[in-house]
Amino acid sequence: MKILADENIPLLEAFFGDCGTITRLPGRNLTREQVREADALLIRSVTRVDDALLNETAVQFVGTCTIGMDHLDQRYLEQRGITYTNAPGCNANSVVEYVYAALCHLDVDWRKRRVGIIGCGNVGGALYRALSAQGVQCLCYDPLLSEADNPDLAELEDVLQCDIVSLHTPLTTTGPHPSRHLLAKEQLRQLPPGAVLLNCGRGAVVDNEALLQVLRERDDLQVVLDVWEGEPVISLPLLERVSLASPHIAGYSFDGKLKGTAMIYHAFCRHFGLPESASLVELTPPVVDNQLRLVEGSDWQRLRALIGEVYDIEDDDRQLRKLGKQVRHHRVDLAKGFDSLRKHYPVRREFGNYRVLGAPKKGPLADTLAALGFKRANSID
Ligand SMILES: NC(=O)c1ccc[n+]([C@@H]2O[C@H](COP(=O)([O-])OP(=O)(O)OC[C@H]3O[C@@H](n4cnc5c(N)ncnc54)[C@H](O)[C@@H]3O)[C@@H](O)[C@H]2O)c1
Ligand SMILES: O=C(O)[C@H](O)[C@H](O)COP(=O)(O)O
Repeated sequence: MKILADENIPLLEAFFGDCGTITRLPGRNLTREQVREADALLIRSVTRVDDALLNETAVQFVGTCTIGMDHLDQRYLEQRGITYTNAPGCNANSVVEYVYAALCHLDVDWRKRRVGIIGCGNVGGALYRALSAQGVQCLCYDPLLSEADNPDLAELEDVLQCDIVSLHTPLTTTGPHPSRHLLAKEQLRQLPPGAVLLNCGRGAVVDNEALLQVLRERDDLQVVLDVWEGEPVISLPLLERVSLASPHIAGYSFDGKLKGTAMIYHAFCRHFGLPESASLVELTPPVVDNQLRLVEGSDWQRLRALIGEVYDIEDDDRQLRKLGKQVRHHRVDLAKGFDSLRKHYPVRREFGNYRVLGAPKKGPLADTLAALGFKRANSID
């Protein structure tokens, strides 16, 4: 069995080492020549999989260790009878934690605001449930869901009136509800004064040129962009205008990435009728220093400090802005720099790995910590 894999898939050898011969290559520019002999192609979101890549190749299985599938030409894969799969929900927690970290960084206490969620599947749904558990009022726009799935569904224009609006749709260009440029100038102008807009779905769901124009007109909006139109060549003028910027790493918790590899491993073994010998639980390293202590202060100060200790989102922003400056001074290539930040992203563990010393047993802060996934630590733990 010949396996061709993106070099950025973690634990490749540990999961697939017994299944065949693995060749690792950078995913962004894979060629048909490189793919020709492979039986299985294991990728991430940066490999476009279509006729140009797979025509006259031996590939019979394509697994993307990601949630998003917009880089797969699904109709072509179906026509060719090539099995393909993604890893639904693998990094949903990671994205939800990114949203909290971003709001903490902006000093926006979500517990006192109305939150609009656009796209309410694995990621948006997890955010919705966690916010609802904290008593936060949410409005959700998802034309593919019904009231039975989500009692807080609303029209897009109403959701855009929320104080915080978070985008979690896939990128689609066809079908009854294409999401490309779902937020164009008209929609962006509807955001209320002082609103916070976050995009952690796909860059092109927001018209980036329109967003730049709106940010030039209004200085009251706070925009958080993890995903950008045209990645890895992002708009540097837009980078300067947004309040928090990152290089498409919302889903890059270590736990989420490993889960993505494991889900594709299961699908791969099923497809080729192989026994499963590797286990995610056994391969996931524990967090060594997993006890955190709440600082003194208000609930909000304690929460911000705690989340900041686990996830330093300010550093993500700093690194991307540093890259922007280097590009402007012609010292670095933007696309290479963007991919390099992603390739060398530091290990970030999810909140559920941590125990909080001194956490209250009851009350609003206890509810929030539980909804975020933190565990309480007894002083004897
Ligand atoms: N930034 C990151 O690191 C990161 C990480 C994970 C996922 N993502 C992106 O987030 C997307 C969503 O992930 P998910 O796991 O929730 O996917 P999902 O398929 O579980 O849910 C997506 C939801 O969006 C809804 N939707 C589709 N078109 C819509 C439209 N036009 N308007 C409103 N809602 C629409 C669907 O009905 C569905 O409920 C992924 O497709 C991926 O592109 C980004
Ligand atoms: O769709 C996803 O799962 C995320 O966008 C994922 O984090 C993308 O990461 P990449 O495949 O580009 O490394």
